[in-house]
Amino acid sequence: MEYALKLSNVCKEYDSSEFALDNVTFDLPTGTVMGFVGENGAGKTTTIGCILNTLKKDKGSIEIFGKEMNDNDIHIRENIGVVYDGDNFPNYLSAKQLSNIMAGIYKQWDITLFNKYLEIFSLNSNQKISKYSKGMTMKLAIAVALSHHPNLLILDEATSGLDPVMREEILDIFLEFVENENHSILLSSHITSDLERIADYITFIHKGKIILTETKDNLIYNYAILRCSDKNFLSLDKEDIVAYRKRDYQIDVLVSDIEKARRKYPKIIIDHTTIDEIMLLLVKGEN
Ligand SMILES: Nc1ncnc2c1ncn2[C@@H]1O[C@H](COP(=O)(O)OP(=O)(O)OP(=O)(O)O)[C@@H](O)[C@H]1O
Repeated sequence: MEYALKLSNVCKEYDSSEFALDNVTFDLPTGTVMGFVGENGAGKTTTIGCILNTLKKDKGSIEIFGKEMNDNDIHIRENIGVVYDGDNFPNYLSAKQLSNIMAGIYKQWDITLFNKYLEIFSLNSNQKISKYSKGMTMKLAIAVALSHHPNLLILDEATSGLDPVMREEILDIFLEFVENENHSILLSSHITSDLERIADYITFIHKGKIILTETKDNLIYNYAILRCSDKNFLSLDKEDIVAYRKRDYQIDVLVSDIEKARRKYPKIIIDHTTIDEIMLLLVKGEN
């Protein structure tokens, strides 16, 4: 299997905070979409900074398209489209001026494609970015990221601030992008319904550590929650428990094989689960 991204034991500490990335390891197979989820401050943006080399990692290796990127690897950089949650461009520019700048930066800058996205996104090319709404600036950033024909998109909260109609349109554009088998996406998001729609893999990060990386289908179809009484809970095999969380009147137990759990524990209520619920159990529960 080929990988667009391969992170092995990436560590990063900040001088001015207690936070650290702790041996972050995950792979993004080429041609797939990975959702990157975690609570606020879990380390998603820090990880993305290390991948893009805008932050210097302390340890570990990061391969992009099978190669470690260094500061002057222009070819790899041109091949990555990036969208940050926040200011992506100087806001005194208009989209048209931005396009002229991008044409000087990216060899493969495609002005026709960029103008097509401006039209799809209803963005006025002569208006200053400072006059755009948050949603409009996100759309502009997505248009720029797609218009230099990258093979990898790295999107940090790229759909936040967009209304559901526009989110759906943009998710369709992302899905169209990965129809090309050489294209891949790493998408960090708190909007897990978006990830349920487009991700092939989900990686969970918590306090700087990767706590689970799985195919989305496995999470949705095979992971499940047992709603246990204290007595039920004590009867479980420990090896079946991925994580558990005590609630007022029950203990929710996350398991990774619903069919096995149904066979082994026929008297316990078992529910299918969601990415949100899995994250709550992994983050707030015990294991
Ligand atoms: N430049 C910095 N110096 C010191 N600490 C930092 C710096 N940047 C981030 N941090 C800390 O690192 C931790 C992880 O931040 P990061 O932005 O990577 O999290 P995140 O998962 O992207 O969060 P969110 O979902 O809120 O965007 C936080 O505790 C943050 O305060």
